[in-house]
Amino acid sequence: MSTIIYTHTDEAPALATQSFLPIIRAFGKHADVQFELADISLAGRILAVFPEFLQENQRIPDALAQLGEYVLQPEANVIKLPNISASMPQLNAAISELQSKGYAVPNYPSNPQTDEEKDIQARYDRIKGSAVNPVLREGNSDRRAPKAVKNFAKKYPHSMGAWSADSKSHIATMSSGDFFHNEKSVTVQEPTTVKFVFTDKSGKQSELRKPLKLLAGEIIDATYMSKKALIAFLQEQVKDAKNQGVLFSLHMKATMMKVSDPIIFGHAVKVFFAPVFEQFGDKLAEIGVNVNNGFGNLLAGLEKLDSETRQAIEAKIAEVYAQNPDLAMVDSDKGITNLHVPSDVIVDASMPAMIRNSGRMWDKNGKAIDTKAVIPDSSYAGIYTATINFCKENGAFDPTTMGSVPNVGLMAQKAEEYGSHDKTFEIQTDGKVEIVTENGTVLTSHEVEAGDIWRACQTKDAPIKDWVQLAVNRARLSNTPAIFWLDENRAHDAELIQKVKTYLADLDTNGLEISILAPEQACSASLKRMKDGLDTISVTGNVLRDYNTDLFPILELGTSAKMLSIVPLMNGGGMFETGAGGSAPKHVQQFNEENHLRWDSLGEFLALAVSLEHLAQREGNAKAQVLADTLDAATEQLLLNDKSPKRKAGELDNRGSHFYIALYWAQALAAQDKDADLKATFAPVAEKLASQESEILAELASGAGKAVDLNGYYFVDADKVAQAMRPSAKLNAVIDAL
Ligand SMILES: NC(=O)C1=CN([C@@H]2O[C@H](COP(=O)(O)OP(=O)(O)OC[C@H]3O[C@@H](n4cnc5c(N)ncnc54)[C@H](OP(=O)(O)O)[C@@H]3O)[C@@H](O)[C@H]2O)C=CC1
Ligand SMILES: O=C(O)CCC(=O)C(=O)O
Ligand SMILES: [Mg+2]
Repeated sequence: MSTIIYTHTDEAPALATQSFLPIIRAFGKHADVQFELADISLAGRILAVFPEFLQENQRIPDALAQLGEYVLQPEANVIKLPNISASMPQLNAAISELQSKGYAVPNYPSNPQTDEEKDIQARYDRIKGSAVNPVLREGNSDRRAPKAVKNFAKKYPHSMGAWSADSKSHIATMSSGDFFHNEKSVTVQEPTTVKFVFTDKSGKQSELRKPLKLLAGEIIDATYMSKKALIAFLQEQVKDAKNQGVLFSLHMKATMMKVSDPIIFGHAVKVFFAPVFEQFGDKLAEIGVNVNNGFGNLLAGLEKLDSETRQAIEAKIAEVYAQNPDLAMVDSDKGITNLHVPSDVIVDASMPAMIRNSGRMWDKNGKAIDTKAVIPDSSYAGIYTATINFCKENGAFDPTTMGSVPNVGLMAQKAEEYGSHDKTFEIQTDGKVEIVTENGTVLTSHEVEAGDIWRACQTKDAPIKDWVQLAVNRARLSNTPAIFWLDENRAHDAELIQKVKTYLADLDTNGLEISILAPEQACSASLKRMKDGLDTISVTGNVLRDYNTDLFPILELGTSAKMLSIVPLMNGGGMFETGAGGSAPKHVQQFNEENHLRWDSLGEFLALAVSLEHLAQREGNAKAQVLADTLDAATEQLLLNDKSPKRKAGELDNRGSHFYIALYWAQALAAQDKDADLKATFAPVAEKLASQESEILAELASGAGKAVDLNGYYFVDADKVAQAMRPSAKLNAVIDAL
């Protein structure tokens, strides 16, 4: 038996897994392939790291730690579904839910005093935010829309909001004092250990963290966001949004940049609601309000106050709402704004959604309105400026004719900013931060002020070399021009460009079109080609990997869930991510309310096929190759027949699409002649599924429209989910008999 690890995650993908996994286990068995489930859900990760708080029978192994080791092995083969990268409000909600179910995990200590509390906080901080992907991503990223998917989008285009030249929507970003403008970068030639030294105004020195080992050839950067510059910028933007009559909308990545971005988010809340904090700041501090966790944290805190104070604060909030520009809303029916919870509006998915919607976000009445999208740091904001300007000039893109922008992204070994939260600090007093080698050489030095956010960021040499190779391979295999999105005027990129040039010179690039352009220019060039129906590979660092693999797929395909997302692991294994998006909380809400799961598992189908193919090639398993090929054929069939989930209850949903993939897969296995055993096994399966199609669909849809109780959100009742996700006795009978 060969093994593929399938991940149990959260929210919509975790629900889908309960329907899909039994099917793939039944099919895989006949090619000697088994699927092992690894629990990396938020709740599972909490339980795994607090065994001493739990009863014996409640303890579970630390699957994430095990997978972190496993991905370094050449035999690794992992199918990774999206998981929750928890903001503080989500982490607290998951903790309460576990406690309410008799799991005595500790509370999150927001102000730890004892060593024990500090240890608990440190353990939770390792669970918080984007804590799974960086551990597993021991390779760079190859994300693209497979041909069948692209063809489907051309044939059945998704809706695209129109754009006009007089749209007032725009991006607001800083022109000085931010991470981009303050960056310094050095490549170390020899291995060294560096210290992070802070010197205050009296000359007293301390270290911001424990020393860090750097390898030969590693790039280390340092930069900071000036608090004063940030606040001045935010104040200006609030005023300007009001003057222009557009919505104020903040777009951050507080989940992945889990130290810097919640602080920036907090400043935005404090600036927007400044009169509230001026008058009641002390009272709010007394009750422990921390708006780095969003304005929702303040609202929840009000309950702790006497009714008179509470009413006074509420009146002040109402005044602010009346005076300020309107805020973009996450849920206008429930009054939830963009500033409520830092994980509700995540820049990678939210910006392209806004661009698809004619550059508009929703106001408090649920009306789509032109918007000021505030992205404080200017390192990457330019790509959205370029896209919005392009749409203003050229109108919306046309999915039936537009080309594609696949991505090759540098991300292995926590490359670039997405590995920097353990090196990010909110500075306590005015002074100087220096990165100093063991021989006393000062690599970078920054004068900082209290409240500034200073961060360092590492990028190792081996992943860079691997990334350049991957880019050349993809350019060659797909015969497509590739652009490295790097800015020679940015300190970090200038170091990276030198390496890219060196490694490109070592490779055969004969006949390939490879260029290097700053992100904004690279984006404009790619958009122009895309409009003309041409493809261009974007070769980017980690952050633009994240942004581009939502931006282009959402414009091209309507969602990034339909992407092939491969991580060729540097030690020879393979990780296959399912799509390029997240865990779709809105889909769970709909499922709970009306038993309809609109989650599209196309990403899972695509990932499974490449995972089986990888296994077939590594282990010489010819049957697995047949499974892979027939699954691809089935997926194409599914697209051609438009059997993907629809949006409304009563229509085909996730479970129905799983029925069709099983049917088409069995039919393709029955039709092939490479493997007689598989043909013989699956021919009757195909027949049984086809002959019972209407009864199975009726059973699957029998609960549509009614609420479903899964007894929880983060830690649902496994039996209830299994029942809800496998409601067709007829389908189950065929699958379970395999
Ligand atoms: N790889 C990973 O592990 C990732 C995890 N995340 C995490 O996911 C959570 C949600 O993130 P968010 O930014 O809201 O982005 P999501 O990608 O989860 O959702 C945005 C929207 O995209 C659409 N969508 C996404 N996936 C699918 C799918 N499979 N089928 C159909 N539609 C889909 C849905 O649109 P509609 O509602 O219109 O149907 C959805 O509401 C967060 O906790 C985040 O940290 C985010 C990105 C990657
Ligand atoms: O890890 C995360 O929080 C999100 C990952 C993500 O958005 C991506 O890889 O595209
Ligand atoms: Mg992303």
